[in-house]
Amino acid sequence: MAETSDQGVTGDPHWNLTPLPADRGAPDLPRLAEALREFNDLMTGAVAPPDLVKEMLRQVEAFNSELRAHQVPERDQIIGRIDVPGRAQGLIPVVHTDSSGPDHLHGRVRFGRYYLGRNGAVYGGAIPLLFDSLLGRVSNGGGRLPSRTAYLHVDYRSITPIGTDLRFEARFVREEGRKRFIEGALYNGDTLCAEAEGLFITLRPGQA
Ligand SMILES: CCCCCCCCCCCCCCCC(=O)SCCNC(=O)CCNC(=O)[C@H](O)C(C)(C)COP(=O)(O)OP(=O)(O)OC[C@H]1O[C@@H](n2cnc3c(N)ncnc32)[C@H](O)[C@@H]1OP(=O)(O)O
Repeated sequence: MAETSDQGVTGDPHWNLTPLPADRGAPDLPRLAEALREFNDLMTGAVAPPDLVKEMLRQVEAFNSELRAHQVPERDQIIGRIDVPGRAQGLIPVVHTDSSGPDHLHGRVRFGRYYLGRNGAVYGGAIPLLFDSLLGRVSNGGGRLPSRTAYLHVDYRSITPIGTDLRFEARFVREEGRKRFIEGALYNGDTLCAEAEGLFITLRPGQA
C-alpha cells in the first residue's frame, strides 16, 4: 500500500476505486475540509457575538441551499474516499503516517477542540471512531480482501488530551479463516491512553 501522511491511500486494487474526476472540485476539497475542521475547533471554543452568529447562520444556510442541488449517489461521492488526502472529511481527525506496511500502521494524530469531552479530555466516543478507522486500514491493507468490523473493544487507560500530538500503533495480529484480529494503541508520550482490539470479517464475494 503506497501511502504518505495525509495524501490518501493509492495502489491497492482491492479498494476498487474509480478514478477521481478532475473537474469535481477535488483539488480544493482537502483544503475545504481543513478549513471546516478549523471552523469546528474555533466554533466549539468561541462565545461568538450575536451578530456574528446571525451572519454565520445566513451564510451556512445559503451553502446548504446550493449543496442540495448537487447531491449524488454514493458511488459518485468524493468525500470520505480513501484516496483523497485526509479523506476530505471532518469526522475523523487527520492521521499522519510515520510507518506503514502490510501488517502495521504507525503514526500521529491530534484531536482538536471539537472533540472535547470535559476537562481537556477527548470525548470517549471519538476514540473508537479513530480506532475503527486505523484498525480497518490495517485489516484492509496488504492486498487483503475487503473486511468489515464485527466488534471493536476499547479500553480507556488514561485521559486522552485534546490539542496534543498523540502517537498510535495498529498491527495485524492473526487470521483464522475469515476472521482477522487487529490491535491498536494510542499514546501521549510514554503514557498509554487507550488500546483496542478489533475483529474484522472478510466479506464473501457479493457481500456488500
Ligand atoms: C465521512 C466519514 C468518512 C470516513 C472515511 C474513513 C475511511 C477509512 C477507511 C478505513 C477502513 C475503515 C473500516 C471500517 C470498517 C467498518 O466500520 S464496517 C461498519 C461497521 N460494521 C458493520 O456494519 C458490520 C455489520 N455486521 C455484518 O455485516 C456481519 O455481521 C459480518 C461482520 C459481515 C459477519 O457476518 P457474516 O459474513 O454472515 O459472517 P458470520 O458467519 O456471522 O461470522 C463469521 C465468523 O465470525 C464470527 N463473528 C462474527 N461476528 C462476531 C462478533 N461480533 N463477535 C465474535 N465473533 C463474531 C462468527 O462467529 C464466525 O465465526 P466462525 O464460526 O467462522 O468461527
